Amino acid sequence: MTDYITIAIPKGRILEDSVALFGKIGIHCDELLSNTRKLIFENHEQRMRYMIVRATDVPTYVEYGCADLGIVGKDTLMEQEKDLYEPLDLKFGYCRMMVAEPAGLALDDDPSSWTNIRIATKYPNVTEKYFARKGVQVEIIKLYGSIELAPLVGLSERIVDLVSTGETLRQNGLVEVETIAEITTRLIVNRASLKTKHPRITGIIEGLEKHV
Ligand SMILES: Nc1ncnc2c1ncn2[C@@H]1O[C@H](COP(=O)(O)OP(=O)(O)OP(=O)(O)O)[C@@H](O)[C@H]1O
Ligand SMILES: O=P(O)(O)OC[C@H]1O[C@H](OP(=O)(O)OP(=O)(O)O)[C@H](O)[C@@H]1O
Repeated sequence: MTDYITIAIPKGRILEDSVALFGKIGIHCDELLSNTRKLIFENHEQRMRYMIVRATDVPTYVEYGCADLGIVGKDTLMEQEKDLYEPLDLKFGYCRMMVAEPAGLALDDDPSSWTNIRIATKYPNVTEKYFARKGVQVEIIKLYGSIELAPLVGLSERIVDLVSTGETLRQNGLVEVETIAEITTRLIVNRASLKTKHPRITGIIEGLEKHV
């Protein structure tokens, strides 16, 4: 088993694109798309294993070496700041990490005049660093989902969250006021695996590079 390559792939939004991309280099893991409760799959001929994990857990499995490779959003990497090798931008899963607030508040709000604000977010570390660099004091309220609700019920005036179509903001009367980062999906690699399984891992990286 030690010569197997294990890939941690997140369930959710970026699963289909991940499976399609690996398919292009002959790594077929379509069974991850089947509606099963199974969490680990093996392809003995190709000496590959696939683990299906939560998006936010991918860096942890790769950091500890349970997976050699992982697929994960840049947002998650920015938030967790783990010691991982990040060789490739896979370009799919595009979205933006934004500061947003109610449209009414935005009418005569000037972000450059903020000194002390309250933000609800799934990304407390990124938020903290972003506002520290700007010299703005920020009180952060950590939430796990439906972030757009926070300003509607007075939990916070503003939020930091991901935006792709903008539909969730629109339907909740919020507008984007600042962009923190452009987000895409990344390939990450365990640093020890890169050395011990170097030929196979570089083969995969070089193969994927031709298709992104
Ligand atoms: N509109 C979007 N909202 C959230 N994530 C998006 C969006 N568009 C692209 N993404 C990317 O998809 C990744 C996975 O998102 P997904 O919603 O599947 O998982 P999650 O709910 O954030 O993670 P978890 O299940 O661990 O809480 C995100 O980390 C981000 O990089
Ligand atoms: O710009 P849009 O296309 O509307 O996408 C943005 C929304 O999608 C994500 O939420 P998700 O669906 O993951 O649910 P969650 O709020 O429970 O995290 C994100 O947190 C936004 O709420």
